[in-house]
Amino acid sequence: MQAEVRVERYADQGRCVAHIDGRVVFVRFALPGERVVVQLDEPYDRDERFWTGEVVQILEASDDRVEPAWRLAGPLSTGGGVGGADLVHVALPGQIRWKSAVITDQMRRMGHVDIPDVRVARLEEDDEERGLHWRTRIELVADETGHVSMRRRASHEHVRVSTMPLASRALLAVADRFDLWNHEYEPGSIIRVAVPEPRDVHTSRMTYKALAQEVGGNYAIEVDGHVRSGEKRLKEAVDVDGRRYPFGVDAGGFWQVHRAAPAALLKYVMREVSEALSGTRSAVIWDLFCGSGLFTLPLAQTFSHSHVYGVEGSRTAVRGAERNLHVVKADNAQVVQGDVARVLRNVPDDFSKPDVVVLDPPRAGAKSGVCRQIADTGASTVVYIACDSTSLARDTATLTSLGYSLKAIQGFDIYPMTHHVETVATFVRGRD
Ligand SMILES: C[S@@+](CC[C@H](N)C(=O)[O-])C[C@H]1O[C@@H](n2cnc3c(N)ncnc32)[C@H](O)[C@@H]1O
Repeated sequence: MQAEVRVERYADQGRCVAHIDGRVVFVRFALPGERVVVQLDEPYDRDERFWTGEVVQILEASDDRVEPAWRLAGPLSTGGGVGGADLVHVALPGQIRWKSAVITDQMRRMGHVDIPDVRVARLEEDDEERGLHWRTRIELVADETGHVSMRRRASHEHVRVSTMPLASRALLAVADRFDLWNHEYEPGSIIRVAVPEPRDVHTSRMTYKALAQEVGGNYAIEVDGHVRSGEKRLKEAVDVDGRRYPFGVDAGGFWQVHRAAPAALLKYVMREVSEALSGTRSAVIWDLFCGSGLFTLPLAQTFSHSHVYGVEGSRTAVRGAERNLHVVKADNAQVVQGDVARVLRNVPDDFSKPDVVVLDPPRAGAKSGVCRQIADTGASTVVYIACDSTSLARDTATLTSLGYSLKAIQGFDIYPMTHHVETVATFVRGRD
C-alpha cells in the first residue's frame, strides 16, 4: 500500500514520524517538513499501533535533502537497500542537526534533564571527504558465487559490491591490492577487513598504490574469524595534544571504527578528567568497559601519580590492554578481566573509592545496577561515553536519581551517513 504523507519530525533508527489516519508511521529516507509518498512495509496489520515504510516519491523536498552519494545504500525504490548508510539522503549539516535533535530529545524525555540543544561535533576531514571514507573496518559476506556482497534489506538477496564508499582510502587501497572485489571465497563466509589509518600522510592525496605501500603489513583480511592475509595484531596510533599513544589491537577485536574517532574521543575525555582532577596529585580512576585500553593507557601516562583500574570482559582485549600498558611502561594501571557488574563487587580496597569513573559501555548501556555501583563509591565525576543515546538517557535518569547532575554533554559524529552518534556526558556528584 502507498500513501501520501507530510513528514513531521525525526524519530529513532534513522526514521521520521508521519501519520496516516491518526496512526503513527515511521518512515525511512524522509526528512521533517517533506511531503512524500510512502510504501508501507508488509504486513501492515490493521491492529498494529504503528506502521513502518519507506519513501518512494518526493513531492516537496527538504533543503537538507541531497542525492545519495552511495546509491546502493539509498531507498529500495531507487536500487538501494543494502543498509549501512541510512542518512545517505541527508546533507552533512542536516545529519548533524538530526543527531543533535535525537540526543537532545531523548535526554530531555527519558533522562529528565533540562538542557539546551546538544552540540554534535563533526570529525576532522569529514567535510573534505563529504562524509565518506571513514571506516577502518568493514564486514562483507560472500554471495552464492563466492564474491563479496552486502545483504539487501527485506530480502535474502545478496548484492555483489565492487567498492564500499564508507571505507577509508587506506582500506580501499588494500582491497585493491588484493583484488578483494573479484576474489572468490566460500559462499556464505564472512570477510572482515581492518586497516589502521596511516598517521603521517594525507590519504586523500595519495594513489592507492602509494597508500598500500604506506600500510605495508599493518592490515588484516579475516575470513570467518581467521586471518587470511596480514597481521592478527594491528598497530594503531592515536595523536592527542602533541603526544602519540601506541596500541596493539586484535584484528577481530573492538576498536573505534572512524579513523579520527579514537583521537577525538580521547582528547575530550582527557580534558574532562583533567578538569575533574585539577589540583589532585594522586587519584584513583576507573575505566570500565576499557577494551584494549584506548582511555586506560593515556590516563595512566598522563596522571602518572594516580592509579587506573580498568575492567573489560573480553580476554583478548584484556591481554591487548596489558601488553599496551607494558610497552609504554605504565605500571600504575591494571586491567581486570570480567563482567563489569561482577568485578565491581570485589574491588581491592586501595582502588574501591575512585575519584573519577570513565565508562564506555556497549550499545545496551551500563544499566541501573552498574550505575548504582558507581554511585555507591561516591566518585565525584563520571565521564560516560555512549554509542546509544537511548541507553545514555535511561542511565542518566538513574545517575541523577542517585545524586549526580549532568555537567556537560557533547555529541561526536563518528558515524557519518548513518543515524548512529557517539555522546559523551559528564556527571558530577551533587545537585546543580
Ligand atoms: C564500546 S566498547 C569500548 C572499548 C574502549 N573503551 C574503546 O573505546 O576502545 C565496549 C567494550 O565493553 C566490553 N564489554 C561489553 N559488555 C561487557 C561487560 N558486561 N563487562 C565487561 N566488559 C564488557 C566489550 O568487550 C568492549 O570492549
